[in-house]
Amino acid sequence: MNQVNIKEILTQYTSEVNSVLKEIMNIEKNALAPGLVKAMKYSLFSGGKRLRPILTLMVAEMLDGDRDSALRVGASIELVHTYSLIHDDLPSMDDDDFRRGKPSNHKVFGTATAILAGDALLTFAFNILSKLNLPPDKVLKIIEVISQGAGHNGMVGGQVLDLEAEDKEISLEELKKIHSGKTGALFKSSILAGAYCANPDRTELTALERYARYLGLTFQIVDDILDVTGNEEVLGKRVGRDDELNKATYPRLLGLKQAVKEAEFNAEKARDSLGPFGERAFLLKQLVDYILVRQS
Ligand SMILES: CC(C)=CCC/C(C)=C/COP(=O)(O)OP(=O)(O)O
Ligand SMILES: C=C(C)CCOP(=O)(O)OP(=O)(O)O
Repeated sequence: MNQVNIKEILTQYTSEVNSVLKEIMNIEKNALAPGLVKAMKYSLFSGGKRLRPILTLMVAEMLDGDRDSALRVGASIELVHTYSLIHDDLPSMDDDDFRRGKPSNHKVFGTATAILAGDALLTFAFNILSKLNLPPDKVLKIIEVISQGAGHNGMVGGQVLDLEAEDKEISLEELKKIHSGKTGALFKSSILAGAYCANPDRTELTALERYARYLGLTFQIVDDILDVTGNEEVLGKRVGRDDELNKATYPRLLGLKQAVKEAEFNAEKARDSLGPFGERAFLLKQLVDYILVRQS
């Protein structure tokens, strides 16, 4: 299968994820604050590659897990991810006016509503997870891996380090820590939560953790590179922002050429991690290549 086919497959998965998101977000009726629901839906349905839910689904499928549950778990993670984008764009954080090809949430609804829309998306994600049709021990495990990845030792912690590193010289090790936290941690949650929709054994979990570590890093290095070389219309967000904000990034620390090499190195490691799954990991391997050469 080549790159064209993986794109077709991703389109199919994206539309399945979007259907579940639509069903989950059918919450206008009896809404306490209709304006809040509007703000939540605005960012959630502004596009987005849905990579995290797709990962959840692919892992669950590979391990013969419960597909319907994986779709709901993935959708919950997309709510968490969307909250993080809304907050990331706030004036007190990266102060970005565009996201997913549209004005950022706070530009349309104001800062207070944007903060609250993010809060509500995060909270709602866990409400959806509490209603999963899986055995209670699996539901708890899924909640554990998602809350861990999203929280103080994961995405939120990484975001704090990212903000603290502005205008500073930091080492490659420190940068790796930032990227693994702010981006890698939720990738890991998506992958492990997909595994817990099945019955993974220790070897499989260890392999998937390694895959997640390297895939998350690859993704964020490519994101750093695209902020230098990417096209705003295709990306749906402004480029050159990292430089304006004096952000610690791979191209800034290593130069563009070496940053590309680092992305390739991590991508190779991600592919290697899938060894124990053999042919069954075909799509997860294709996804690595897609992320490595992505333009949006
Ligand atoms: C708790 C919060 C708010 C976490 C934010 C995590 C996040 C969106 C990282 C993206 O990094 P980025 O700023 O490099 O991405 P982009 O280029 O898309 O703005
Ligand atoms: C972690 C980062 C770099 C934020 C953007 O993530 P995506 O590139 O997955 O954003 P969407 O497709 O969901 O908009």
